[in-house]
Amino acid sequence: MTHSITIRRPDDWHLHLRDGEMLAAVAPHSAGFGRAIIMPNLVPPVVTGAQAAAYRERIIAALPEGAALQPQMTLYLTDTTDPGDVVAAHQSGIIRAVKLYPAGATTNSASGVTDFDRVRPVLEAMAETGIPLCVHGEVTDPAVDIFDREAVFIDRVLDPVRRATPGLRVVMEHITTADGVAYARSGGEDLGATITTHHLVINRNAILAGGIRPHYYCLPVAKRESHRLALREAATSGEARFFLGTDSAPHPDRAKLMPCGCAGCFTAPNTMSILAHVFEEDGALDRLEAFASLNGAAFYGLPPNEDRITLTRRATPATYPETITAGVETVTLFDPGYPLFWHLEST
Ligand SMILES: NC(=O)N[C@@H](CC(=O)O)C(=O)O
Ligand SMILES: [Zn+2]
Ligand SMILES: [Zn+2]
Repeated sequence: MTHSITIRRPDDWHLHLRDGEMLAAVAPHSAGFGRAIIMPNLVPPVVTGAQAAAYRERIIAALPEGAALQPQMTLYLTDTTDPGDVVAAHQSGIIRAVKLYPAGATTNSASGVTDFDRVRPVLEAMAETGIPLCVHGEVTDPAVDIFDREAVFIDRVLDPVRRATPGLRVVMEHITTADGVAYARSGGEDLGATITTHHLVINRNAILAGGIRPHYYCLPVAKRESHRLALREAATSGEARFFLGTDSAPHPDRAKLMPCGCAGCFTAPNTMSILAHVFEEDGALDRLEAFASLNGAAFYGLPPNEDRITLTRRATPATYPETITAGVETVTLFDPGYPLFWHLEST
């Protein structure tokens, strides 16, 4: 049976577009989103307003004519970030948010924060001026099991930082646990959480059972099934604090398929088809718009997009390429493991 839904144009509140040939290859796949928060973990990272403005220009140059996407830039918080620079970049409209990576937590996070006391003045300035802090919430303590790093981060870092900085607006990025869902629910309007497409689909078995599958390896790593179900419940609840951040994170296959492969799933091309599948499965198609198009904008104090997209469920699956090319590299798309009958109509 053919069945269609029309929703406001979605936004992606957590996106990696990279740079150079990779940017050119992947940017068109996010062009149909309205706004996207662009992650600053380039090499070297985007740490100044001038770098963010220049990166924004490179992104716009990589987008096709007529693309809907309006890149929302972020600065990468380091131990030496100057509060004045952050506030100035925000007031001049160059940046939308600041990104916190604990040093060493994930891909290209070596320049991240090593000592939370050092960034206290920046966080205080952000609380005063209402600049959101986007947080990669995992501890890096090697003594903590990788599957516990998000829950431990909430107790050891996130909750103390939020208590010490009243008014700081925080987005818990790419939550992967029931603990993350519960903590997000414990906050007020100053606390939001993004959920990725892939964490709604896979649990840790996808990575490890029956052979190791590097294309399902991302950070935070997918957890056990009970956590995936908690994420599904949160995303499909319609609650304002939960919104889409795909964390589409392309890497060359060469860099993923090696003894020490890197973390990240590339979901930009098929995200909306997958989300429609997921929300339909959970009887929540009527809440897809809240998750993908309304809640994030409201958190960031922006109006929802005025235009709309249509997804149609057809008898034959939508076809997506297995890989795309970026210069001489290939990048493999995230495979949900089932056919996708929801087609995103071209607009
Ligand atoms: N999610 C990932 O597994 N990787 C991201 C970094 C990040 O968002 O942590 C990347 O930049 O590749
Ligand atoms: Zn991250
Ligand atoms: Zn990310």
